[in-house]
Amino acid sequence: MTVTVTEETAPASHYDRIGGASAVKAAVDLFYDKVLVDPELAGYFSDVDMVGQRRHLTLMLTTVLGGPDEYAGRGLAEAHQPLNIPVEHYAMVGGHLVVTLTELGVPADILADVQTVLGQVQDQVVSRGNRSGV
Ligand code: HEM
Repeated sequence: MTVTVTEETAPASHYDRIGGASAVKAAVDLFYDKVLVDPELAGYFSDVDMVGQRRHLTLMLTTVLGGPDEYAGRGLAEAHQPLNIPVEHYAMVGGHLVVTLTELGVPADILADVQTVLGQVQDQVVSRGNRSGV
């Protein structure tokens, strides 16, 4: 028997399960309101234009949800090491993301995977000089 992988049989990515691009856009709006009004975090984005800010949050969400990898810009380390981000600020952004997704009713298994990805990319984003134990 030949098994054909179709949209029905292929496991849906988290990105698809939460509703794809339109759901990510809704999540970005909510996430934006949290990150950019957080006095500890807003400063990172003060010199970044509005379009750049939304683009950042969309890329971040798409990455952690395993969405389509259409990004062809700078690598995560290259983009973030000059920003000197301490681990505490990384954790705060991750916290805002998890709260955003929880408020939008994203299922627990997806949230668990989001937290795994946040752990995996942390070393690229957090400043090499700010890592505990390094
Ligand atoms: C999972 C974690 C993260 C991912 C996947 C991510 C993704 C990205 C990407 C792909 C870029 C490059 C954009 C470009 O070159 O055009 C970028 C830039 C940037 N990131 Fe992140 N980021 C993460 C965490 C953070 C955190 C924790 C902060 C601040 C506390 C931050 C602040 C910035 C800023 C200020 C820029 C430059 C913005 C711009 O030029 O658009 N990022 N990020």
